[in-house]
Parts: sequence; structure tokens; C-alpha cells
Amino acid sequence: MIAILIHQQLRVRPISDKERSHGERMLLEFPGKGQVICHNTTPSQKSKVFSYNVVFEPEATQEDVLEFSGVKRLLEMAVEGFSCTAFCYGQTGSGKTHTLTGPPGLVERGTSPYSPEHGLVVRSFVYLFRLINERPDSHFILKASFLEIYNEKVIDLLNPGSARKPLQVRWSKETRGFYVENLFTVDCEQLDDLFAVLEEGMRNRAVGAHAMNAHSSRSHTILCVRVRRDLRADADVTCSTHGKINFVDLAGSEMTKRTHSTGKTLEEANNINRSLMVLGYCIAQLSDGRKRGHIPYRDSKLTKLLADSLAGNGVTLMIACIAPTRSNLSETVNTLRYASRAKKIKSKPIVKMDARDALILSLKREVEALHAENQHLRSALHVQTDYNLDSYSHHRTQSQIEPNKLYQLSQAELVDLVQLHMEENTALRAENTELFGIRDQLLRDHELLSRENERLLKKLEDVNSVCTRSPIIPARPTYSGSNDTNIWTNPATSSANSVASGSSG
Ligand SMILES: Nc1ncnc2c1ncn2[C@@H]1O[C@H](COP(=O)(O)OP(=O)(O)OP(=O)(O)O)[C@@H](O)[C@H]1O
Repeated sequence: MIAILIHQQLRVRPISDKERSHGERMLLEFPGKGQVICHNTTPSQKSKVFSYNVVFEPEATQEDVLEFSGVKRLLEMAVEGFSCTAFCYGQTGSGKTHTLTGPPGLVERGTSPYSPEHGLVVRSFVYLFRLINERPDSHFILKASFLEIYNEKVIDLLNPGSARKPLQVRWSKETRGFYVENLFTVDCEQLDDLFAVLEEGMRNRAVGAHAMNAHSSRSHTILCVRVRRDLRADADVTCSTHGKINFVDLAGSEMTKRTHSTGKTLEEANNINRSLMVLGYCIAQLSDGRKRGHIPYRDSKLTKLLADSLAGNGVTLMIACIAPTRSNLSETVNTLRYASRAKKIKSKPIVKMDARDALILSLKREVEALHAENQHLRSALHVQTDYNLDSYSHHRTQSQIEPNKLYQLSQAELVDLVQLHMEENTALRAENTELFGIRDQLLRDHELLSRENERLLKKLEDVNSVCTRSPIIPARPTYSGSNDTNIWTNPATSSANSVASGSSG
């Protein structure tokens, strides 16, 4: 199992026409190597330097983001069976939606998927289909869903209904994760199907206008593409992996004074800020390696649904978006800090596969653990047998099969393999039990010997004290190595002898 860092990137949008007309200037400097220098407003304040895995400068194109953000690797992992998430965050108007889906209205207008203006999502769809077409040995089933969290309510963007009835977020005992009940999923056989899902969802999502963004997202959205891969290993055998990729467009944090929010927009802003605060708190807790205590995922719908991506078995790409001008300084610094913190989170990605494949792998791991335990016991007990010559070493050789080769095995071979692992486990367990038995016996013998030793020492001390008290026999120190055994054999007679010999000497 690999532990990896959450991949943290930064995208800086260009200065907008409106900002330029207000005489705003660039506040950031890019010295390279993933660094950003943030110059402060007054000369007395020090500049701050932040570093990330990758920094996209204002001139970066949408294609650059696809190529250098690592999202391609994320998609490859989704195809291999990992749970992956790419999300954008930052203050309102910083370019999150632009990064994921391009300028306002582009997708909704049904623009060709190959337009250079498209963001990461459409580009990812194109790349995903390229990956699938490059793997003719596998059969893929893609299913997509698209939801938004608006005012703490989950709305299905593919099936909102006229009443926009919210869906329930529930806990699954089986997967040990949260899920949205009755969420609509669409089978996507072609690129156009995925594109249609995106288009439909974008049309239905909540968008509003305020002083800082004429097309502001008023909700968080999660577009999920599940990738089931059936690998035909043999005529009658297929192995399946279940990967997924989530694209998360967070609503922007807002200073309601600056956005001049009132009424409905103010309520939205409060809900947005509250859920982002919970997300920030979860990130802070996760990134603090020293005190990994309770993580408050349950405090918002957003964190419930992102729990798996942040701390579970997934791989996550986070793109922090910032505006480069002075008027946004305090929010920019907040985002930069938030992003540095998220960089410290570690996760342990695992491939989700079918029960049979998982059983073989878990048995393999158990065999390895038992081997290690066995070896440890042997060396502790100084047992000299060469383990490789054991009767079941033959099984060991057979079970050393790489996980990806499992797909090439036939049904009968897989059954044999499981049986071999089970036999090997039984044999190892029996031997371990025997070794534990020997060890216990040795411990008992050791205990008896210690007690006997103590008894003898006590006896020795008693004799010694008798000798010390005697005015005739000289005391013999307990550590003495004297060869004179007479004093222990018969104190009464030997005392007489000693006196006699002493006086004669
Ligand atoms: N890299 C960029 N290049 C050109 N224009 C950009 C870029 N980033 C953002 N913009 C433009 O800036 C405006 C605001 O961007 P966008 O709507 O993506 O912000 P946002 O962070 O999603 O805001 P909100 O949180 O309010 O939804 C849009 O008109 C968008 O096209």
C-alpha cells in the first residue's frame, strides 16, 4: 500500500478587464520551481513565499492544466480501479469554474468537446475515452452522476424535478462511506454521453450574480464518473475493478461585505462559508500528523461526501485558484495558506476490486504475515531449519503471483490458487502454534530454573549467615570461588577441624 501526498496545485487567473479599469496591478511574482511570492500592500510588510507541486501562471492555457496538473495520471488510476478526485477551491471569482469547465455558458451552449476553451472536465472525458480505446483487452462500463449541494441540500442535477426535492445522504455499512440515496446515474458508452451529462448538469446548477462575479456558482458540485473495468482473462473468466473520478467545483468563499450580498444571496453565502469552514477544519485536522483525532466529516454534506477522497483510499488533486490583484489580497493569502496545509495530508490509495480477487490478495498478505511471524519465532528459538526447504515451499513458489497477473488466470487456476493459499495458511498456522507451544514450554522451564536458582541462593544466604554468626568459622562471601568445600559439608565437625588446624598453624 502506498502512502501519497495529496497533489496540490495553484492556478492564478489573469487580471480581469474590470480590475484593470480600476487600476489594479499584479501583486504576485513567480520565481519558478512551484513558488509564488506574494507582495504585500505596504512597504513595511514582508513579502511571503509559498510553494506547491505546480503553479499555473496567468498565461497558462487550459491544455497546460490538463498536461501538467497530473490529472492524466489521476484518470489512468481511475481506469486501474482507484478512487480519484480533482477539486478546485478559492474565493469567489478566482477561476474555479473556468478551470474545470471553461468560461461561463461554454458547455451549456453545447460547444464541441474539442474546443480549446474547455476546462479540465471535458478534456478529461476525451482522455478517458482515449485510455479506454487503448485497452481492447478490457470491457468498460462508465456511469456518471452529477449533484450539487445548495444551502446544505443535495440536489440531483441530472434529475432535479420541478420541486428540486433534496436527496438524503446516508451511511453505508457495507462500503463504510457516505452515499446519496436515489441519485440518478447515466450509462455513458460514448464521449457524447458524458458530455451530455455535463451539459445537463451545468444547465441545472444554481448560478447567481453578485458584485464580484456575474456568473457565480451558488453551490458545490460533484460530477462523478464510475469506471468499471472487466478484464477478460479467459473465455469464461473476467476480473473487475471499480474506479471512479470525481470533479468537484466548490462554491467560492465570500466576504459578504465585498459581494454586497443580501437576502437569498446572503443565505447562500452563509451556507457556502459554513461548509467551507468545516472543510477547512477537516483539512487542518488531517494535515496535523501529531493529533489525528476526530475529523468532523459529519458536520456538513460536503465533507461527508468528500470524506473518502480526503482521508480514505483515494488519490486527490487539489487546485487552489487565486486572483492576482491587491483588492483580493487577504483572501488570496488565506487560500495560499489553506493550500499549503492540504499538501501535508497523506492518503493510502487502494484498488477496488471484486471479492474473489480481493480474497486472493488478502490470503497472500496473510501468508506473508504468517511467514514473517514464523521466521521471527524460528530465529527467537534458534531453530536452524532452512525454511525454504519446508514441505510447503513448493506452494510458496506457486503463490508468488503478481496481482495484475491474476487477470490472466482461468477460473480453475484461480480456485487452485485460493486453495493453495488456504492450505499454506493452515500449514503455517499449525507450525506457528507448534512454535508457540515450544516457546511456552521453554518459558516454563526457564521459570522453574529461575525458581530453583532462587531457592539455592536463599539456602546459600542462610548458610552464610550461620557462618557469619559463628565465632569459629570464618564467613565466606557469597561471590567466593573458594575450593574449600569442607565448610559446607559438616559445619559441626569441620569447625572442630578448623580450630584444630588453625591452632596448629
Ligand atoms: N485562467 C483564466 N483565464 C481567463 N479568464 C478566466 C480565468 N480564470 C477565470 N477567468 C474568468 O474570470 C471570471 C470568474 O471566474 P469563475 O466563474 O471561474 O470563478 P469562480 O471561482 O468559479 O467563482 P465562484 O466561486 O463565484 O463561482 C469568469 O468570467 C472566468 O471566465
